Amino acid sequence: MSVSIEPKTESADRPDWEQLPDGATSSLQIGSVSLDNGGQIDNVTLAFQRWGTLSPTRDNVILTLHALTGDSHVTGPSNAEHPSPGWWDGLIGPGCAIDTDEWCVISANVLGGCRGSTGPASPDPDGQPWGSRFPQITVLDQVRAERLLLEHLDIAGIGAVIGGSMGGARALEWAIEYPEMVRSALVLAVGARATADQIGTQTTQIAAIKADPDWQGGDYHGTGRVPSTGMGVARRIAHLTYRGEAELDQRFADQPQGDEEPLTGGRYAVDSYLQHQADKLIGRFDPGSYVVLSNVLNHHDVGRDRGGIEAALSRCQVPVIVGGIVSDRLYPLRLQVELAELLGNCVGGLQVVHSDNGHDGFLTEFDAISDLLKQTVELARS
Ligand SMILES: CC(=O)SCCNC(=O)CCNC(=O)[C@H](O)C(C)(C)COP(=O)(O)OP(=O)(O)OC[C@H]1O[C@@H](n2cnc3c(N)ncnc32)[C@H](O)[C@@H]1OP(=O)(O)O
Ligand SMILES: N[C@@H](CCO)C(=O)O
Repeated sequence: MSVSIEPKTESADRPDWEQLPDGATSSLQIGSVSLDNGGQIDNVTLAFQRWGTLSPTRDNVILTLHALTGDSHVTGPSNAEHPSPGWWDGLIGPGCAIDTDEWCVISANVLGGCRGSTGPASPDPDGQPWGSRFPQITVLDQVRAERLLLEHLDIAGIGAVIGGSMGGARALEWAIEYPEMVRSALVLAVGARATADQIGTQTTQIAAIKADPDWQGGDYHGTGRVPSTGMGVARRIAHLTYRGEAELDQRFADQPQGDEEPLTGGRYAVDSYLQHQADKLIGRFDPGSYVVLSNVLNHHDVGRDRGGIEAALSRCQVPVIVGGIVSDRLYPLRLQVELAELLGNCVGGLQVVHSDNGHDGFLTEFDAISDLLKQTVELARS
């Protein structure tokens, strides 16, 4: 079910997102979002989902923040609108780690995304696809949009902001920029700023997309040609950074795919695996969004305009749970060690998730993530 909600008015017949069934998708126009680059985007829409009931004081909200290619569907089975189950399915719901009998969970598709929120594939205020004219945004710009969404939903207080990877970057920016609204945060598998290694691999992924002749300078929407081949190459590079090196070798080693023979043109099993991951992304994601959001990650730096990372983190007094994955080669543990040491109120020190799955451990390690979520909502109660 998808319901379009107009900006908040006094009209009695305004559709009421609070009354929709759990997990129904809504979309809301939140107005203009100011950007770090000095510009602004007008007529911004964010798509979002809600589970659970708002308390009378409207402050039992848990804001879940998805990663690079995720969307608002954080929990629940696949359905017509969401071809995959939620990315933290089973962790959020009645009786779950985040118990929706107690908490009201809100999850929005990010600014710059392609799953219902304003991004390069959506129409600009004149009705033409944004394409190459979509401005470069930052993590903080995305958080500004999320804050506007909550303002339009009449929510002044948040129990917890939670997320991993790009979602973790937004949880961190939320805690630093809007501490008066946030009672706790879970910051997972991220750092205080992008590293040279991350910028290096992500700009290479962007170069692969832009090298595809179907990219057409970024203005391919509506032409019938989509730079899917380039995005597939980008995803193959990205997926390698998301998994553990030892894990991949244990799973695939130098084995051929099935009865194919690599010496005579056949594929290796790991090649086939990466092609599968690329094909899945091609089926569900817009290359323009992939470029914009990859650059969002490149520009991540909580020290920007705040006197540096140390000053920004130490000023933050929101209770924060910091988690990292031992085999994460994209956001290695040293980045979360830094967060845990510098944040003004990191609770319990760095929590290490033991997993062979690399960065994707924040999606695959159900029990460990469940434990971190429970700790975070406990902080939200106090
Ligand atoms: C928070 C968010 O942002 S959500 C976005 C998360 N989703 C994604 O990023 C989609 C990309 N996928 C992933 O990142 C991971 O698959 C995860 C994290 C979702 C799941 O991880 P795992 O359960 O460990 O999956 P794994 O890496 O083993 O991949 C399994 C897939 O590879 C396929 N596969 C395995 N070996 C091969 C092979 N040799 N050849 C082809 N395909 C293969 C499996 O059939 C399976 O396919 P399916 O997902 O279509 O069912
Ligand atoms: N699998 C995740 C990894 C990035 O954190 C995604 O695609 O969003």
